[in-house]
Amino acid sequence: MDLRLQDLNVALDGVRIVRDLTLDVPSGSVLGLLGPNGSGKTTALRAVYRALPPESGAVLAGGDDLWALTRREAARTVAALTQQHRTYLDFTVTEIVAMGRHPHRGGGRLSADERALCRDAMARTDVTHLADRGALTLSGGEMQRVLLARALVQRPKILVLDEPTNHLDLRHQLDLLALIAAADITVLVVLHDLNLAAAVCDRIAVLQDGALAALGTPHEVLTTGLLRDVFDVGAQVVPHPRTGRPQVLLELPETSPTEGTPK
Ligand SMILES: Nc1ncnc2c1ncn2[C@@H]1O[C@H](COP(=O)(O)OP(=O)(O)OP(=O)(O)O)[C@@H](O)[C@H]1O
Repeated sequence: MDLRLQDLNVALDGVRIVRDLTLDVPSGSVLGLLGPNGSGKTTALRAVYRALPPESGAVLAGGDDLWALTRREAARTVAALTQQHRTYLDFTVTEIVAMGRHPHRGGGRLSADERALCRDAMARTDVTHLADRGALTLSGGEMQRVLLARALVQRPKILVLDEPTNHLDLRHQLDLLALIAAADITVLVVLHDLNLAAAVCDRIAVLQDGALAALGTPHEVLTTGLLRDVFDVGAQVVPHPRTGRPQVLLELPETSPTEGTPK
């Protein structure tokens, strides 16, 4: 299902944070949302997963206004993996993952198919061994993977992820990105790691001060000029020797000989 952000404006306490943002995410593709701290990435995402209503404009899922759907319809359409983890108290991992089925059920016990779906999602996110552990005993990265499993069993048409690789070690970062790239799902993902974004995203959008600064393929967007102008960093961009995707080689800011010397 395709996702469209159309002339989206989002405000916080009367301050417009996201400005006139139009983005198309074709069905089954991965769009990466990048930008410096405070550029409005999380705020834009919150309008997509219905945590923050737009001031104006629309979020369209398969052409339907997401904000006009019932809560249950919306939860069957969009799942989110966010930075604000609700407190899961001492639910077990198995129970948290099963919560992903709530939008599809009237209540009662999970069916055999749903239990198999949960087991599969837990295997794919490498949390099977944590099944009986309480949420409060998990590390940040383990919790992140549990919440991804929960989002997967929700079987959404659209998956929205806010810095999903936070807390994850390298192996699990790559596993997570491979998983979302392979899933037959429309993905909008906020990432800070430019090289991971280049590796996994079909297209990249860059926000600056709440507005769209660039949009295109990783090749089109990740240029030395954009990294200088938007991110204020010096960098070389080279093709990955195997995939040809752009890789960003950052340059440390130059310091004078005395700067940076411990006193
Ligand atoms: N209640 C508020 N009133 C005014 N401005 C706010 C409010 N809450 C947040 N902001 C500001 O909105 C801007 C956008 O925040 P947002 O979290 O969307 O940025 P972000 O691009 O996700 O940043 P980061 O990369 O740091 O996660 C920030 O400058 C933030 O300080």
